[in-house]
Amino acid sequence: MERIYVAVRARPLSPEESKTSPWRISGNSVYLHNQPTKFDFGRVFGEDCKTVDIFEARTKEIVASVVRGFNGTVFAYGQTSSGKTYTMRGSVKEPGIIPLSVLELFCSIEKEMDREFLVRMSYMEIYNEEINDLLAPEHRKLQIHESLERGIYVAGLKEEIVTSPEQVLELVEFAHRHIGETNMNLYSSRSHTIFRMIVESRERSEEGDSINCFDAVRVSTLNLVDLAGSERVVKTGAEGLRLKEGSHINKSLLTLGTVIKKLSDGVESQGGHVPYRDSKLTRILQAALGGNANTAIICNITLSQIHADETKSSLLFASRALQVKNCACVNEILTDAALLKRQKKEIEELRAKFLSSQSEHLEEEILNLRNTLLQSELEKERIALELEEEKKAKAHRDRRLLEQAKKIENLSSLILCSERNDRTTHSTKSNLEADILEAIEEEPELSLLHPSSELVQENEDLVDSIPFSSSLSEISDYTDRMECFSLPNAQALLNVTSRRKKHQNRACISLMKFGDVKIGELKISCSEVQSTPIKSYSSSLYHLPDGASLGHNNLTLREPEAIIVIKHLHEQIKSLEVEETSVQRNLDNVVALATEQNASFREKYDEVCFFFSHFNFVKINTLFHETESFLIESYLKFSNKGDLIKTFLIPKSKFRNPNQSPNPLPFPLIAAGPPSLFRPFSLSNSPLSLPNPLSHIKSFPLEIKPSFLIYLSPISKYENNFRF
Ligand SMILES: Nc1ncnc2c1ncn2[C@@H]1O[C@H](COP(=O)(O)OP(=O)(O)OP(=O)(O)O)[C@@H](O)[C@H]1O
Repeated sequence: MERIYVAVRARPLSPEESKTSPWRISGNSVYLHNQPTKFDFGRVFGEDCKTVDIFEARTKEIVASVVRGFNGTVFAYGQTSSGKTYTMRGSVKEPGIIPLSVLELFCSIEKEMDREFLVRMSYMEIYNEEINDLLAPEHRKLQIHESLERGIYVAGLKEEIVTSPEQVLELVEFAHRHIGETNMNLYSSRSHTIFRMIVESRERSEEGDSINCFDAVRVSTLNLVDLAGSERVVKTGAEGLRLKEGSHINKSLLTLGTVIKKLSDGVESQGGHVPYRDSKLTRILQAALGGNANTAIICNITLSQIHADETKSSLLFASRALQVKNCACVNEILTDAALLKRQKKEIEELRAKFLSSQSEHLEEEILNLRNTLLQSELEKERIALELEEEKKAKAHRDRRLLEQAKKIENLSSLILCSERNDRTTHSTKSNLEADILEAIEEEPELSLLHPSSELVQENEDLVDSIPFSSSLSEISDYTDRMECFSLPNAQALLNVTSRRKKHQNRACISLMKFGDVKIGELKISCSEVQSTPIKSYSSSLYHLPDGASLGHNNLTLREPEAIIVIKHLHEQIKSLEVEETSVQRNLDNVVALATEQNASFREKYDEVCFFFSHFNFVKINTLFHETESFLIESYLKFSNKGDLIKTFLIPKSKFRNPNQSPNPLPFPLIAAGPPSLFRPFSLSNSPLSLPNPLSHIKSFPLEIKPSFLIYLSPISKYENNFRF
């Protein structure tokens, strides 16, 4: 929105008029010298100003905008004889706004190299509220029409195509408006004239390339309006025809004043009625006054004393016009083809924009990916460093594990031998239990030790103390501890096992010795009794067996009594010999049973060897933890596929806890535990040359991810050392 530009031009006064003029001009203000009221405008041009200055101030710019497609209107307003016609048409000496604008228009067109123009002109007058064509005098009483395409237009008005300023000015020169002589002006304008330049333009196309050019045509109009001056009958002395002309002039100017007042009060913007149709002048200038146009009003005034009231009235009108705002825009007419091309161009522009924004998005994505890559590389480096440290730590552990692996070999055989002894002992218990217990009672130090339970208890306590979801460092720490505690000290176990064997042997030997000694003692007693003369004796001495009392040399027995004693002793000897035979038989049975069990175990062992020499990665199904046996699923050795090969059950009694020591399984145990705590007991650089099972856990398919792993050594390497 832009305000209407209003400039004031004061006509030169005669010396007499100047003396009595009550008006003063100061800057851009006009005021009566004895009144405080001031009229301020965009520009106030004094008596000495040139029309070209007024043109330069604003009109020139309006003309240039017309060439660019905006509507423009400049009109001169003022009382009769104030210099309106002089300003608009000029004189021989001083060109007016019309010739200056025409020259400027063609000059501007010449500068627009990329557009081609078609300029037409029309010239009309509104005389007594009738529109006459000044270029075609026969065209009279033309009607005003309005259409969507053309807006408000005068039907039948001749539009002359013009190609040069001279052509235009010549046409203007020969156009004859209504003028008449009044008391105030020898050549008083009796009509409002509207000089119109219609400028059409479109983009200039390359020769023979009409497809690329737009069919959009800009059509703009420059209206240069020379209004008839308001007049007072008393001053003009008009009568008859002049009076009628004056009446129409005043009426149309009054409507113009009303329209300007309403527009300045904002009536139109509030949806109120603006009486454009009340006069042909306002109707034709409707777009210029309150619509799509850059508008300038040159208010011509006379500063003489006798026209002070009219001047005041003109200044009031000009002040109101200052408040009016217009909104000028480019007027473009689009054909269907032009519309299509315009839309195509818009689509192409949007597509280009979209692609550009997309490429920006892609660039952003690439940047993000690069950042991610950088981060992962940094992470990789960090992990590599950690891995290096881990390798060092592992090497350290390997050394320790190597030592312990050797201990395991010894322990495995020792423990298994120990178990066999246990079985043998338990099997013969039915027969020997009483004697052994008796021997133990006599020799408390013979009580059997249970190294496995001692060691198991120690390790169970440690395993239970490990949190399931531990950090790597914690796990490592625990693992170190496990390594320290899970494997029994070989020497200690050896001592324990040896002590156990020793005690068991001692128990058997003691038992045997006990029987032999007893028989021997009885035989000695018997021979002593036979060789001792029969003496008197106390009956209490016959209470046998009591070897201690039999050894008294001072005892004397009578013959019959001695015979009885000897008999009794013989019976005892016989009974002991029978008992000895029975013990020997039982021992033989036990040995036979052990041999049989050994053979059975050997069979199982061979079966296990078969699987575990090929498939040594197994999974223990947790579902069976609560049952009597573990379900062990064996998978192809270190296969990425992890194909299930065979499942078999191991009694729980055989496998209470894989971390326990001694190994409860009938095959060497290398590693065991839940995946999070899975630690190999033997590593790749050990003499066993086993790959590190940890590296294969990740490659285990998810669906068979083991909840508990045990890792068994290839049996063949242990076969020679493995004994039941
Ligand atoms: N700035 C000026 N310099 C010299 N002469 C001027 C100037 N303005 C007006 N005149 C002279 O004053 C007289 C009246 O001017 P003009 O005809 O332009 O008035 P007008 O406002 O058009 O009157 P009307 O409304 O009656 O047509 C003319 O003789 C004109 O030459």
